[in-house]
Amino acid sequence: MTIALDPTRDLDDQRTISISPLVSPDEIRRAHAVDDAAVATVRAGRNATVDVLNGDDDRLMVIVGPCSVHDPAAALDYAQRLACKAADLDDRLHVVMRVYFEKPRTTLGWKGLINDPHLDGSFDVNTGLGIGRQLLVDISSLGLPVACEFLDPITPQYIADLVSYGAIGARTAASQVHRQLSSALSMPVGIKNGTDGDVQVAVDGTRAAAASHVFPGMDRNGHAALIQTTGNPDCHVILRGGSVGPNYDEASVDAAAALLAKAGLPERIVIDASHGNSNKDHNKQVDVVDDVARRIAAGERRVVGMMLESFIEAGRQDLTLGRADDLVYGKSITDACLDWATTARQLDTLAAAVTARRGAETAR
Ligand SMILES: O=C[C@H](O)[C@H](O)COP(=O)(O)O
Ligand SMILES: C=C(OP(=O)(O)O)C(=O)O
Repeated sequence: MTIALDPTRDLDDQRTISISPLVSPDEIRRAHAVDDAAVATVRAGRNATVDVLNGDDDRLMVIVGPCSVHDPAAALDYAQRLACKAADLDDRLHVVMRVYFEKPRTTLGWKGLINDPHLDGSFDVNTGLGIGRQLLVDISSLGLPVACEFLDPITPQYIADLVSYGAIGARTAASQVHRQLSSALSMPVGIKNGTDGDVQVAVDGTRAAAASHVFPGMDRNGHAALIQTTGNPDCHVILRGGSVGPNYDEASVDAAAALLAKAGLPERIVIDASHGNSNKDHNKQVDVVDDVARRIAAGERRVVGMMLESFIEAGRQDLTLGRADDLVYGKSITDACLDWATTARQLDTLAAAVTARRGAETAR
């Protein structure tokens, strides 16, 4: 008998070490099912986000939480504090917690809880997907809506039903794959300006994601599939500063609003107080919040939301792979964060700005 040899065997998989089974979205969804409280939170969280974006709700949206989740227990501890504060300020702020599992790295580094949940380079993605989903169920069950950055185009099938706000990061704003993905997502999506400060790329992304697309993806059973989308009308720009400097000031908002108007898009903008707007110095986020709050109090309506990087402890720490036990509890292992006490004060500042704006509008 002649054995047919694969004629391309020396042309394929030359740099692949292994290909192993990935758990299906349905298996993960069944193992970490939503409860009624979580469903109600996501529904209300998405509706409120859309209303704030469209100006039908005059509250300010605040997307606040750790740069990345590395310790689900600490993230839940933070969520419990934030849920209480959010309830107190609910008449003026629509608070959504950053629960970010996927980190886009400038070069190399730990890529987040889904990619490496044991923080040791073992890349147990099948476990990471379950841990991530369960945390989203637990936080949503507290009544706190969550925000995630979507980086890998397959990941949303495992978690997107629990997400009230999606983000596309500065490093992927120009990516067609991420624009197609955004066109499919069931929640509003913020698209960041580029790391070089280019805002046009986010405006282009917002337009592209609003359109219908057809692209390869994965269905709930984990099978390769062709996906056709309606387009997402709730995408918008996030100003995060860049290598040329910050862009949270009034002139930068004017410039971004002009680009949106030229593209025929609504002038609605979220300002990220961290990243290029704080030069990654967490203390500077306070200055950004104070400045934007002052403008909101004076009547600014184009800025519909703020993003803050915040955790229990201030600053950041380095992770040594395999040494997670050495980490300080509640402190970021990616970008530096505000501590909880400062965060609570900044939320009060933003709420007071909304009160002042309402007062000024009533007086007019
Ligand atoms: O928000 C997180 C980081 O800014 C982003 O993932 C890039 O991080 P890095 O420059 O440390 O790789
Ligand atoms: C990675 C992030 O931000 P950016 O894409 O703006 O760097 C983030 O918000 O976690």
